[in-house]
Amino acid sequence: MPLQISNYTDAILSGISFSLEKGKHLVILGANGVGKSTLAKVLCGLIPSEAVRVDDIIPSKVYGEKRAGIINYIPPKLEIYDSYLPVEDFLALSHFNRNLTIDAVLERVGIAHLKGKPCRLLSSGESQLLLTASALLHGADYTIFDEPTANLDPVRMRLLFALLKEERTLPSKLIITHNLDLAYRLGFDILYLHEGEVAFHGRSSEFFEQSHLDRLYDGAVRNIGTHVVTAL
Ligand SMILES: Nc1ncnc2c1ncn2[C@@H]1O[C@H](COP(=O)(O)OP(=O)(O)OP(=O)(O)O)[C@@H](O)[C@H]1O
Repeated sequence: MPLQISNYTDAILSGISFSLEKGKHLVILGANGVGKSTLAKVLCGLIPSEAVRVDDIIPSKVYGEKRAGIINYIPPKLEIYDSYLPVEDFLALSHFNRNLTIDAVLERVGIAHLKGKPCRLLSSGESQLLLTASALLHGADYTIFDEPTANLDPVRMRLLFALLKEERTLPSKLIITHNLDLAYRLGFDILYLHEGEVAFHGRSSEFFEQSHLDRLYDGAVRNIGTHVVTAL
């Protein structure tokens, strides 16, 4: 059951069309303010649109567990109605995948020691790991991670990379990021937005060719073989 968006246009995005088969992953790239988060919200139904379908279902028109199983958006920052909620109670709200336990997932993302702590006391990096834990417990067919590594130290960044790279972590992952090395090392297909349109959708190896990077990033990005780095 593919995720499809057909000719979607609003004030920011223009004529967006692409599809993603279940089991495939995608990295979404593009400059600040180009519309990546807006696209994510359209795909998951937070901005309702009939241009989006998963199979024949329009995500914004289904509710409850049915919707939870289809698509999940993980925002860059933790925003909850009751910030006094302890970590484990917050995670219980998104515990749809009964094959996993909250304890196992907390262990996996390296925050088992935070289990009883109120969410409001978490640091920005800890909050981000908590959101990742919630994505695993949720276990939707399609999970959109919006800047999942923005606040992480190098050790946690590597942990999250391994988790995102692991094919079986979640059926399909869509990852919005400005970290081009993360995008390169993941090796997933790339969707690149420019001026609200899909300017590239294809293989990672093609996207990260130096001549292509030079055209997109004005010499600011170097492919050094094993990694992609910013030339400061
Ligand atoms: N609620 C809103 N009301 C008005 N404008 C908005 C709203 N949300 C986003 N925008 C504008 O829409 C454009 C796209 O924003 P969006 O957050 O989708 O970009 P982005 O590609 O995710 O950016 P970044 O990489 O900086 O996070 C921006 O110009 C932003 O200012």
